[in-house]
Amino acid sequence: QLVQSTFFPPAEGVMLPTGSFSNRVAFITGGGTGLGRAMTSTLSQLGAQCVIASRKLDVLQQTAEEISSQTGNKVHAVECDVRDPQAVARCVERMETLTGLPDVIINNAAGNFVCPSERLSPNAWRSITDIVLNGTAFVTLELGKRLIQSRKGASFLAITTIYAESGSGFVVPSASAKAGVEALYKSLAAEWGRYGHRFNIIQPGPIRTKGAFSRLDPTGAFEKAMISRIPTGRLGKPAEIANLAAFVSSDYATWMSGAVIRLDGGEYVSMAGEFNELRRVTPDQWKMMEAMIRNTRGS
Ligand SMILES: CCCCCCCCCCC/C=C\C=C\C(=O)SCCNC(=O)CCNC(=O)[C@H](O)C(C)(C)COP(=O)(O)OP(=O)(O)OC[C@H]1O[C@@H](n2cnc3c(N)ncnc32)[C@H](O)[C@@H]1OP(=O)(O)O
Ligand SMILES: NC(=O)C1=CN([C@@H]2O[C@H](COP(=O)(O)OP(=O)(O)OC[C@H]3O[C@@H](n4cnc5c(N)ncnc54)[C@H](OP(=O)(O)O)[C@@H]3O)[C@@H](O)[C@H]2O)C=CC1
Repeated sequence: QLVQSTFFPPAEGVMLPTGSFSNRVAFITGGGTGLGRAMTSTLSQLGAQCVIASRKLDVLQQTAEEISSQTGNKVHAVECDVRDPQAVARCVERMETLTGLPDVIINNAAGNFVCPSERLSPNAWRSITDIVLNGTAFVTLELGKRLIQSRKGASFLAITTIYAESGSGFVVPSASAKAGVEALYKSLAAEWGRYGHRFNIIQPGPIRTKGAFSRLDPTGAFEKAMISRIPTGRLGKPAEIANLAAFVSSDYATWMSGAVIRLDGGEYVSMAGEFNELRRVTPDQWKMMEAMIRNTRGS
């Protein structure tokens, strides 16, 4: 952490009023771990009945039990590989039986690893883009069609990343797929408002989770450099994403659709600004530089 992080302590308590999601059903892909688990916990604390889905049923079941025992609200675990449209259809059928169709859908499941692009096999490319882009599309289309048929409105949220906008070397399948997810959600925000559906996107900056850090910085060698470029001087916390996701998915945000919200401690703009490296210039160096600039005559 950098010194300035003391100005920006994370508030990790649940932000919305108790009961904000009473009588609501939330479906969260990848809800067993990391940010998905944090979002599930927050929505459950706010009264939602949650359904979490991913490949590892044992992980989901453990998370579901831990969260429901803390909140008193049911969390259902449903096995689903989002790459398989038939598995997605079965998962949604199971959810309809358990809870009915959801009011809140969070497409959070993802796969990623750092790799020079020249080392990627076709299957490596397929593996990431299938989880991130096709998985999000299969879940969104399956639920969207059923919600439209039932004339039920819903809030859809996708978790992308700050480099969905800029692109990034070494995570090219993820960058490409996340950019596709953003295009999908912005497009559907325009098309499906008429059915009562909202579509929004959260782009998190770096937040320590085992899933992300073990695949993106396996040796831990890059963490210090990463924190040094974040103006607020620290990593994000899962609860900060969870509070934002709860707000975006809540009745306090019914006028929000097609929004792309970056929550990254300022990392994106810090990396983008051409002159931001001038942060390193000391006051004495500025005196000298200013004098040189002022003494310049003509062009
Ligand atoms: C300046 C540097 C700063 C560093 C900062 C670090 C911290 C940064 C934080 C910011 C993060 C920003 C964005 C994060 C986005 C995320 O999405 S994080 C979430 C990550 N979570 C996961 O990935 C969880 C799920 N992942 C998985 O299950 C697996 O990792 C996988 C591979 C995605 C899928 O598993 P599976 O289906 O079992 O696939 P496999 O059969 O194992 O593999 C499929 C093909 O892919 C090839 N492969 C696998 N791993 C690698 C690798 N490391 N390098 C190259 N290729 C790989 C594998 O060989 C298969 O291909 P072939 O059949 O051709 O061999
Ligand atoms: N942590 C960070 O710094 C950042 C994270 N993000 C995004 O946040 C989200 C959560 O990531 P994070 O919590 O860090 O990482 P995790 O690895 O903990 O979360 C990924 C989840 O996706 C699930 N998943 C993976 N493949 C599939 C599949 N084929 N079908 C269904 N579920 C699948 C995993 O469960 P299982 O293995 O059981 O299938 C896991 O629960 C992702 O969208 C990620 O891109 C974005 C920017 C920064």
